Amino acid sequence: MRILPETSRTFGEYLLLPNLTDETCTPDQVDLSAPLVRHPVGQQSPIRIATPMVSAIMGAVSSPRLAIALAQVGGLSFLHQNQPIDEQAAMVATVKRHKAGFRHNDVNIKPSATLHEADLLINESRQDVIVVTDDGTPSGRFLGLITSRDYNFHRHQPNDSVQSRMLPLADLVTAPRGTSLEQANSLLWDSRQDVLPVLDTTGQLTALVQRRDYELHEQFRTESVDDDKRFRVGAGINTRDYQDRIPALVEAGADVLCLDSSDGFSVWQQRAVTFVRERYGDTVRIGAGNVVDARGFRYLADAGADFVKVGIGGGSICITRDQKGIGRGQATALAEIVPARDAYAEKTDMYVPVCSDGGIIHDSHMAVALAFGADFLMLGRYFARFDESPSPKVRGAGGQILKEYWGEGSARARNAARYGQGDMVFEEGVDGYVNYSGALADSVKVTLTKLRSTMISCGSTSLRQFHETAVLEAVSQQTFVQNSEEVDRNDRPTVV
Ligand SMILES: NC(=O)C1=CN([C@@H]2O[C@H](COP(=O)(O)OP(=O)(O)OC[C@H]3O[C@@H](n4cnc5c(N)ncnc54)[C@H](O)[C@@H]3O)[C@@H](O)[C@H]2O)C=CC1
Ligand SMILES: O=c1[nH]c(=O)c2[nH+]cn([C@@H]3O[C@H](COP(=O)(O)O)[C@@H](O)[C@H]3O)c2[nH]1
Ligand SMILES: [K+]
Repeated sequence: MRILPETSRTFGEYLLLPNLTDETCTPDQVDLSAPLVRHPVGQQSPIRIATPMVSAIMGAVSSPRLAIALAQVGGLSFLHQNQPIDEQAAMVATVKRHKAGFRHNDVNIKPSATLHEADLLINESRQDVIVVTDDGTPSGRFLGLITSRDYNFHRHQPNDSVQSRMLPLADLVTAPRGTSLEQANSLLWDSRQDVLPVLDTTGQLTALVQRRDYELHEQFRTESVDDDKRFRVGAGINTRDYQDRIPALVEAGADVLCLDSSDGFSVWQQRAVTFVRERYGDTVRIGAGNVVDARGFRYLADAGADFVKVGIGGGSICITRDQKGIGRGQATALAEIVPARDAYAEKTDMYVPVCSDGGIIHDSHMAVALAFGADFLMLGRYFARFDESPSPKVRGAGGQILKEYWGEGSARARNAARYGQGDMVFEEGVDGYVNYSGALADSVKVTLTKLRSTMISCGSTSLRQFHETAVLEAVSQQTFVQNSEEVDRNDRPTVV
């Protein structure tokens, strides 16, 4: 037995001190891009992300819809692996069908269908627009578009046909295949359409360009895309069925894999990484984890992991610390692992990025985690709150809108087999709610603006510089109490 001398600490116990801000240090100069996978020191990582945020490998968080929304703003999703292999592979394939700015058409209806059926389909698929084809399949002849703005059940009968309200092809401005995103945007403005169909020479629909997608492209200009401009997407795997799951995910086009476990310091993970290296060399990328100390980091880096994920028990839905007595304050875990990463790079000439997973409660904690040296962050609660996450939106007792959010170790996730428990004997996660927060892109924009402001105060225009120069200090609990002690918050004013 060994007792470590220090108390482990979490993000909320630290604040940053400013460094000198000079005239070159302005928000437009801040580069938040991060390496996703291992690379020789001094070279670029073969996969970089412009926004150092990835979504958690969780059923309540990562879906194709969220993956596209997150890739659009420069991050990356990891689709969850607590589902049959073919279903997860189909999710990966769904994301890979979409090119940045050019949506693949995957929701179709026949012209003879009713408006009621169209309405159900629009709500169910959560799409703004659905495509009318002669036989109602994606390969059918393209006839027109229908959106929720084309009908209103006060004016139109639910039994009226789609044909009676659709925008027919003859009235639509279309673009030929090969049209650039800039050209497509001009056509959208000239035609005053919200959606531009892109057709091949035979009149077959190949893609849709939506006004909102172009606006996001203009705002962020940093989509996570592969060489074919398809959105990048990651996929979780486990240490049991990886020999079957990995080939299916690779075949479906996954850009990067990640072992999903509360405890990565195991021979099971070493074997899974070795399987990838032996079968695919460096053409398939795989992260491993989670670990909380330098021993765990080195073990996985030596095994060949492409990045190492850090964090046990710090997640918002985590009860692993209560249930198993295992975990570590996330700040302390990073404070030990980041120097181990840098020493590993020095010794082996190979930089293995570190992902900080879980425990981000406020946006300021992202700045603290990155200041501690994390290359990028994995977030569950943060993304679960958005429109694009797969979980249901519900109304709370006080009337507020909530989204359901549950841990992968909760009974709801039905992960029992992986615990070797047969019927689940104990739970390791919470099944709860988070506040609904609208569209992902809107919140990410605010978060990134805050992050840039922090970095400017700390005199940094890149994450690498931030890692090297940030000055952190542990603060007393009183420091945070001080801010709120004497003034009553005016959060919910009541008119009297
Ligand atoms: N980051 C965190 O603090 C936590 C995360 N979670 C999440 O819950 C889910 C379940 O995580 P875990 O319980 O760690 O699942 P896991 O499947 O990685 O591990 C469960 C148990 O199975 C054993 N095991 C794994 N592969 C094996 C193999 N091939 N043969 C024999 N035994 C094997 C492990 O040693 C462990 O005892 C994951 O999604 C994880 O991310 C759960 C708790 C805490
Ligand atoms: O103790 C746990 N029980 C669970 O059921 C569970 N599910 C997920 N996770 C981990 O929490 C991370 C997300 O954390 P946040 O919501 O704080 O971003 C995730 O990325 C995981 O590392 C769990 N931890
Ligand atoms: K272990």
